[in-house]
Amino acid sequence: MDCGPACLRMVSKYHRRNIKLQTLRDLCEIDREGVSLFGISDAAEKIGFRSLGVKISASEIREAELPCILHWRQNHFVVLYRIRNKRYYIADPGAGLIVLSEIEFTRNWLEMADNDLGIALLLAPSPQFYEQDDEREPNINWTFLMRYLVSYRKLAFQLLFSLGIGSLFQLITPFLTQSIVDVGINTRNLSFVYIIIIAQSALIVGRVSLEFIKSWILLHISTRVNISILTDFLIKLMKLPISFFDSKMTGDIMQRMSDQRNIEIFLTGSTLPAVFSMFNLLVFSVVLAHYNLYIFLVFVISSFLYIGWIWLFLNQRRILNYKSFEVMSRNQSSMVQLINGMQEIKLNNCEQQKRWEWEHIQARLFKFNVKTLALNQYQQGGATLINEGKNLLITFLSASAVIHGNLTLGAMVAIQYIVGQLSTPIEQMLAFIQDFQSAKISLERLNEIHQMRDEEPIEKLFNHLIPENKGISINKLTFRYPGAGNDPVLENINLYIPQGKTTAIVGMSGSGKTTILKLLLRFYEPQEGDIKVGNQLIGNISYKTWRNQCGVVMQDGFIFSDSIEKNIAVGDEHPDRSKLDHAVKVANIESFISGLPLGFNTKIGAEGNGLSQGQKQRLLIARAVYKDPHYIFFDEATNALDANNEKIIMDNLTKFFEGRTVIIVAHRLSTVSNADNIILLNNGRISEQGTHLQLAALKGEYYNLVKNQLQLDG
Ligand SMILES: Nc1ncnc2c1ncn2[C@@H]1O[C@H](COP(=O)(O)OP(=O)(O)OP(=O)(O)O)[C@@H](O)[C@H]1O
Repeated sequence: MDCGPACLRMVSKYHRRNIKLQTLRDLCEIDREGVSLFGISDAAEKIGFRSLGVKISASEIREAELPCILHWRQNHFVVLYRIRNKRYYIADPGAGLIVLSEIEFTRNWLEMADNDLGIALLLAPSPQFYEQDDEREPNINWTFLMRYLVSYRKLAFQLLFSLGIGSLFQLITPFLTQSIVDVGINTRNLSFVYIIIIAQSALIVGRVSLEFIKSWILLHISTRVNISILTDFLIKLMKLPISFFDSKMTGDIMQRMSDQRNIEIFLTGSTLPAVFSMFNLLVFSVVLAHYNLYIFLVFVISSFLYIGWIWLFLNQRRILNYKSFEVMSRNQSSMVQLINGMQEIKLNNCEQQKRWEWEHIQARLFKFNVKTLALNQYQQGGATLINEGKNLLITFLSASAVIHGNLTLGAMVAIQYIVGQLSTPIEQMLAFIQDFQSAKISLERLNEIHQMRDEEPIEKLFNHLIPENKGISINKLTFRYPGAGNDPVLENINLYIPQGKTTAIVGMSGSGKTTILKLLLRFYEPQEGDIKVGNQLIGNISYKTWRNQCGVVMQDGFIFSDSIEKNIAVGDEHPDRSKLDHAVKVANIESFISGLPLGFNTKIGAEGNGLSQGQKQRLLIARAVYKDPHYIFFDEATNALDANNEKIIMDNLTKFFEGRTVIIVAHRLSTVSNADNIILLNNGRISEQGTHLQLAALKGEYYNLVKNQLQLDG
């Protein structure tokens, strides 16, 4: 999803400028579908590139100025940075640097292309490109992550202590073994052997107990670190603007959250044991060197070979990690969709199609698993060969040393033991390297979120008071949804919403009514024009302060899986009973609640399951009333209610609305006819405004829009 901005960042880096990924992301205007070539070209021009989007053939691309951005396999962007001897050098944001033959290159670039022409974005830096300063990424780095461990330093010390004692026990064992052979067997002293066996048994018991304690301490640390990382991630998510949730897929966010386990595994499962592996490795190596220098050398060389072998696979692992993340997040999204959309799937008889789509993703996942297994097998196979070869060589060397009288038999047994013991720390070190790599990638993914701008950044000063004059004025406002190429949804809107009055917005479906509400609720920032409360720009008021004063019922209002009381008094730790009673009375849901066996404490199913649409709407209205705000925003808040219920609620609300500034979006005449001012939106522009009587008398668009309802009303 971020491949476009990432490509632009790489091209900028090639021309020696560092621009933050987040800046480029904002400039590219990524939406739910990702980024378009038009979006990248727009962003490129804004940072000072001259850009040219072209459709060219594979032979023409050789003449182009490099690096350039290519539309890859019709669903991705990559950078082509060099062509030499018919080899094409590609920087792929998902797969790293790759070199392709001409056939592979054209197959990927021209996949499903018309007339063998591929899409490329040619970029050349203008002088303006070099005039701007570099931006540095404020990264969450390893030092930052280590702070998670620092909070548990007492437990970490206990862990280190138990690991230390464990190492000591391990260190004593070879000497005991040697003494059994050299002293016990040579002098035929069975009592001595008994004593040593008892000592060894005690050591074993000690080690097993230490393992127990170690596991418990690790569980405590890792659970807490895990919760801390996730909590910080959630805190960050909650600080992001609402518009972020428009562009990120649920699967992506969920995958990032489960992916962070890699960091926790690395911090707790790998780092501390790795410290001891190093320690064990050092101590045992010294002991080994003390027994025999040649054997020690063989051990060192083979260990380096072993580590080098594993290192060879790291890049491949990284590429697989990126690809599998993408497929896994798609898998998560598809699972969520399947479960949430089951009703529609069944009603439309498309179970098979949807299952096939899911199976297709599983097939891709399987492909990745096959690749990962193959990679592991190559890695493991080579590693075992090196390891076993080393063991055989050491056995041979020590046996011949015993034969030549340079080593006692007991020392040979001890060496075998040490070599066996040494394989554990080496494997732990390797696990450490691999875990480090996975954690680094996960950290980058977390960083992508942590680097995003907060809705309310601390460095910006916001007003925490709503002005005395609470009227809202919208001036020359033009807005289009993020996503390059999107047309404006609202154009040149000038509107005054007076304090203490009710303003209704009507218009055809898709004319931009909800968008106005969303702008007033500050889901998005307008591209042109401004919104003021009194004489203050709405953007300067703290989001929290503003939303505290807004009671909202949106079309897709959310019901939590919780009690009715908690659903009405959301965010209130100790709901006020008299306010609750008043809210349910206004929303005319009183009799429904009192008819339930548990009344206010009745639990509602997930997302309001078990409630009718009308009951859900009434619950949402009660929520807005309970909040007792100055501003009320209703978007089709009563459209699911029967006429009777609607009339009662509208009568109640009319009283509740007194003195408040109300904005209602509705189609029904009964809801809007009493408004002080009615705004008619047509295709993102205001075409008529006035009271119901004025507009009806005009016999214009408003009249046509509500004609049927007017006739019914007589
Ligand atoms: N998140 C979004 N991204 C891109 N376009 C959007 C988004 N949300 C809405 N739109 C588009 O903006 C236009 C106005 O939508 P809006 O929801 O404001 O209309 P509306 O007048 O409230 O319609 P309705 O009466 O059907 O609710 C529509 O053309 C819609 O497709």
